[in-house]
Amino acid sequence: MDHLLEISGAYKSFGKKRILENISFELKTGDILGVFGRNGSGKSSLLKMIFGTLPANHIQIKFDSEIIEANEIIPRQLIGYLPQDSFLPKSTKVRGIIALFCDDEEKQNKVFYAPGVSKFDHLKIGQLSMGQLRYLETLLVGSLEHPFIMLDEPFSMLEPLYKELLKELLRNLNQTKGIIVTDHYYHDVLDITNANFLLKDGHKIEISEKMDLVNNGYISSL
Ligand SMILES: Nc1ncnc2c1ncn2[C@@H]1O[C@H](COP(=O)(O)OP(=O)(O)OP(=O)(O)O)[C@@H](O)[C@H]1O
Repeated sequence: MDHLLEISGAYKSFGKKRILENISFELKTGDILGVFGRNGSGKSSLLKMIFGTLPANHIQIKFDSEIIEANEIIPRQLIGYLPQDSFLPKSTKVRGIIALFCDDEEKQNKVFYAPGVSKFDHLKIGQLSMGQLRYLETLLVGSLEHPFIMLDEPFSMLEPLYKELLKELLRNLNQTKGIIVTDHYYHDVLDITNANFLLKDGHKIEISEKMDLVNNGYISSL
């Protein structure tokens, strides 16, 4: 079943510092939306406001045309979220985490048997390399049944082979989900997205081709 997520009028200030001004967009099942922006432009803040873990000055969220309070997003399991910082307990084994995260055997097997996981499934979380950890975390968030997922820097620290695996995973996941990805690895993001925007000076700028990233000062050249 297809779903529609509509975000409108997202505003955020920290004290007198205005971070986001009237950001609106929509995402439906099948979409992969890329969100770009220089350091400090408000990408993570926007995702946290949608997820309900950062209070917004204003935001309206609609799921399938129904207005949803941000604090309903987690309990109603509408959006899965990969935060920028690692969220898994370091002393637990990878196998244990997979069992904890995935509530049935089929879902567990999807993560266990995802390419590359057998290399580290016997280790503890704290023994993983940064790239292995990021890959595992994204697999776990992707295994959720939530109709939408938001991924904050999923490509960070990933070696090229894992990046390709992750892109393949996201290209499959969007058959049943809408996905938001924010990452500075813009080549990887642009490889998989069907729509993109840039946050600049608090505003949203549509990005339809790589050159728009140059023209709007996110990168200096192609
Ligand atoms: N809790 C906070 N209190 C005060 N200022 C904050 C807080 N969280 C974020 N900021 C500020 O808000 C701005 C946007 O931060 P945010 O983390 O959303 O940016 P970002 O685009 O995700 O950056 P990056 O690419 O570096 O991850 C930054 O100037 C940051 O310093």
